[in-house]
Amino acid sequence: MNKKIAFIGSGNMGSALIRAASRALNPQQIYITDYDLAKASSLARETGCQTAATNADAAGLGDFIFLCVKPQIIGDVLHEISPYLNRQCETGKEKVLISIAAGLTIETLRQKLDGACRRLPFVRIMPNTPAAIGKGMLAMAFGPEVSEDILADLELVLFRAGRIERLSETMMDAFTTVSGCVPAFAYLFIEALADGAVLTGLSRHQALTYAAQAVLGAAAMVLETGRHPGELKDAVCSPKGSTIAGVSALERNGFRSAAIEAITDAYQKNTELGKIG
Ligand SMILES: NC(=O)C1=CN([C@@H]2O[C@H](COP(=O)(O)OP(=O)(O)OC[C@H]3O[C@@H](n4cnc5c(N)ncnc54)[C@H](O)[C@@H]3O)[C@@H](O)[C@H]2O)C=CC1
Ligand SMILES: O=C(O)[C@@H]1CCC=N1
Repeated sequence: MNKKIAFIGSGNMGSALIRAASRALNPQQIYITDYDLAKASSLARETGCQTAATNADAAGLGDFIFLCVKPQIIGDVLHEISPYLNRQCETGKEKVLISIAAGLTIETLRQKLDGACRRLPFVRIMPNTPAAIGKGMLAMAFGPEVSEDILADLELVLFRAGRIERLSETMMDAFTTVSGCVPAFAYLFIEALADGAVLTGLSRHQALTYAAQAVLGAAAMVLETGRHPGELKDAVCSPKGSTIAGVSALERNGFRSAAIEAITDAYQKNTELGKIG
C-alpha cells in the first residue's frame, strides 16, 4: 500500500492511531499535523512520521485524511480544508476522509464540506486508546460510495491498532460507549482495586501490576473461551471463600448498576454530541 496518510489532530486518540499506523506502514508515508505543532513534531520525531505545517497541507498531501479533532471543532476543520480538497477533486484525485469523532454521523459531517468534495468517500471509525499498543478495538461505518478497495487499504493502515469490525452506522453510538469509553471505566476499576491492595500491604507498583494483570487475564478468558462471565465468576468463588465475600461487597455497593448506568449515561452523551453538528 503506497498511499499517503494524513492525520489532522495528534492528541490522545490521534496519537494512538498514528503509533499504530506507523507500525503498519513506512512512517514516511504518514503526515501529522496539529493546532499545537510542537506536539505533532515531537510525535513525528518519535515515530519517524513527517509533519505537515497546516491542516490545508495535510489535506493536500494525504490520500487518506484522518480527522482526529474534537466533535466541537471538526466542522470548522472540514470547512477549512474544503477548498484544498476541491482543487484536488478537479484533477480527479480520489481522497478518502475518515472521522473518529464521537456522535457525529457521516451525513452531518458531509454537510460541513463545501463544494465538490462533499461527494468524497467518507468513513466513520471509532477506535479506543489501547490502539497505541495494538490492543484496541475499532469499528468502521461507511456508505455505499466507499469501495471494497478503500476499505481494504484502510484496514492495512489500521490493522496494528487491534481488532477491527465493520458496523452499521446506526450502532456507532452504542459501540462508542462500550468500546471507546470503557477503557476509562476499566482504569478506574483497576486503580480502585490497587488502592484496596495497598491497604492490605502491597506496594503501589505491585498492587497495580497484579490488579491489571488479573483484569487482563479475566478479559482474555471471556474472549478466548467464549464462556459466559457469570460462569467464569462462579468458578472463582469457593463456598464460604474469600471471593464470594468480595462479590457480596461489590453487590452491596451497587457495582453492577453503577456499571450499567456508566454505559447508559455515556451513551446518552454520545447521542448529544451528535446533535452539535
Ligand atoms: N480519547 C479517546 O479515547 C477517544 C476519542 N475519540 C475522538 O477523538 C477525537 C479527539 O479526541 P482526543 O484525542 O481525546 O482529544 P485531544 O484534545 O487529546 O486531541 C485533539 C487534538 O486536536 C488538536 N486541535 C485542536 N484544534 C485543532 C485544529 N483546528 N486543527 C488541528 N488540530 C487541532 C489539539 O491540539 C489536540 O492535540 C474526538 O473527536 C473524540 O470524540 C474517539 C475514540 C476514543
Ligand atoms: O469521551 C469522549 O467523548 C471520547 C469518545 C469515546 C472516548 N472518548
